[in-house]
Amino acid sequence: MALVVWLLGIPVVLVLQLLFDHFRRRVAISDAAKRYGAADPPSLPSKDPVFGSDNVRFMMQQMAKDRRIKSIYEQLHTYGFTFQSWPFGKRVVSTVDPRNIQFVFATEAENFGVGPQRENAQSPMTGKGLITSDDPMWSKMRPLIRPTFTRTQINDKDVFNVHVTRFLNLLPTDGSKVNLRPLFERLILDASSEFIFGETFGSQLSDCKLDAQRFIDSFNYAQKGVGKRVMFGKMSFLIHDPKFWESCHFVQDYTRHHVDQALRQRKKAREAGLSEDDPVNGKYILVHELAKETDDRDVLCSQLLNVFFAGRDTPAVALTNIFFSLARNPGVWMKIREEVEGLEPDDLTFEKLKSLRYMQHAINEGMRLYPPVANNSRVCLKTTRLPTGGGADGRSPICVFPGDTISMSFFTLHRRADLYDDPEEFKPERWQTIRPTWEFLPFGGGARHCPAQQLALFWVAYVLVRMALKFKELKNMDLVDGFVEDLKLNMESKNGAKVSLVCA
Ligand code: HEM
Repeated sequence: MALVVWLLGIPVVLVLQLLFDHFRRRVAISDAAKRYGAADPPSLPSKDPVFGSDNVRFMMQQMAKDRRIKSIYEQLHTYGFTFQSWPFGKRVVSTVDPRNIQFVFATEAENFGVGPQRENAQSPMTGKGLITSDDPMWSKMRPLIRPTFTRTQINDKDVFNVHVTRFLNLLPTDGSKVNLRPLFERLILDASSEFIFGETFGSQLSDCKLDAQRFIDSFNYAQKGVGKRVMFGKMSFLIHDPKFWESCHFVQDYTRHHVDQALRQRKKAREAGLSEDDPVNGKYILVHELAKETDDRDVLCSQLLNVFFAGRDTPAVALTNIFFSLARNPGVWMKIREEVEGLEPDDLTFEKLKSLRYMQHAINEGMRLYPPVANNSRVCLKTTRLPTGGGADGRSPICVFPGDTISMSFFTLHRRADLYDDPEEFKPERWQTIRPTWEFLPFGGGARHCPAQQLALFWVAYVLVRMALKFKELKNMDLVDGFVEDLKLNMESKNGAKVSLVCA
């Protein structure tokens, strides 16, 4: 009986806490506005001003209709480029003002964090680590991870080339229809697993020993579950989803197996006389770099899964979204082919790829229209003021308090008509004259920007050029012309990139 009372009491206590929090915050906001000349931004209209239940319901419906990112875009265009809402009684300030974004990511980055939002939501899948946590964990791990991305990997195109050649061999060459999405997924899974664990999962091979498809499915399912948990926040306990937990366990077991293997390899290399700083088997591998700091298997697993979480699929999503646009713009494909004509796979160094201006512009344009990380957010850790967006004229600073979420839609930012001409059009040519900074953030910005940006761009460009060299025709074969979003944590084309390819 006592247990039942106790269990029933939990939701009541939580609701009371939310109510208390909510009213305390509203009073603090109005006090602060008076004291600091700050003002609230417009509010998202709601019939339930405390818990925003109608807005939460709307958000879930949009999610179910694959319109979540589109609906945020619509709200920002209807209520202003900065507005506030109260889902589950918590304050969310949504903004696509580059000044606010720069403030959150760079100017006062120390006053904003990810931990309150990500640790609880994501740690069942990856454990705590670089991307779930703030200081002190973050500042300890970030310097350890960065050098591995900038070392030989980017120039080590031979390693990547093996995976790309396997990928190219899997593509039909007779003009029949193929969805590039699952093939990109396997290509990037193989390349990133090799880079992170030192051994590829080999998912593109017909005799793939390990259960790679089950890993992909479990990873995708768990990632989607994490997205839901981020949205529900403290209310995540309401989500009943045994498959989420099952998927998390499978992903972790699979990773442990690879960590053990990498550690054995490293031990052998040390016994053979290699020093701590020498690459193992001629390669810099993330697990070996991290193993210099700790040989605690669980810590290693969590840190690696954190990086893997961020990088296992994002380049594949970027490629799919870019090819979605290319397939609908045959003229752009022709121009890319003209630019790469005469190049040999051996020529494709990091520097060479960077010098292919038109192709780089096409990549930028693809990432502008369909950024894989379409929405990003931070939780305020210390009371401060966003520079702009408050008051009737939208120019006053906005006070934000610990626990408030700042939500930034890169998808909308990249399509602001006052920042980009004809923003809905796919026009690589626009990049000849524009150099956006805080208006273009496919890799984030400030201290936590993507440490793998150059590696990821190298991979995307390398695949694009190899395909342009091999195929003279790229045609859209999707009966649905528009972009249907599939939002896990990344935003990808739900219908993939269905194309037909004709060999040159
Ligand atoms: C085209 C591909 C990619 C895109 C568009 C992308 C995008 C991003 C973005 C927007 C962030 C910032 C997240 C935030 O501010 O909260 C980020 C962070 C991160 N990315 Fe990437 N990424 C890509 C590829 C990769 C790859 C291949 C890896 C690893 C193999 C990776 C590892 C990371 C890590 C570890 C972070 C967290 C950094 C931190 O919190 O300090 N990313 N990425």
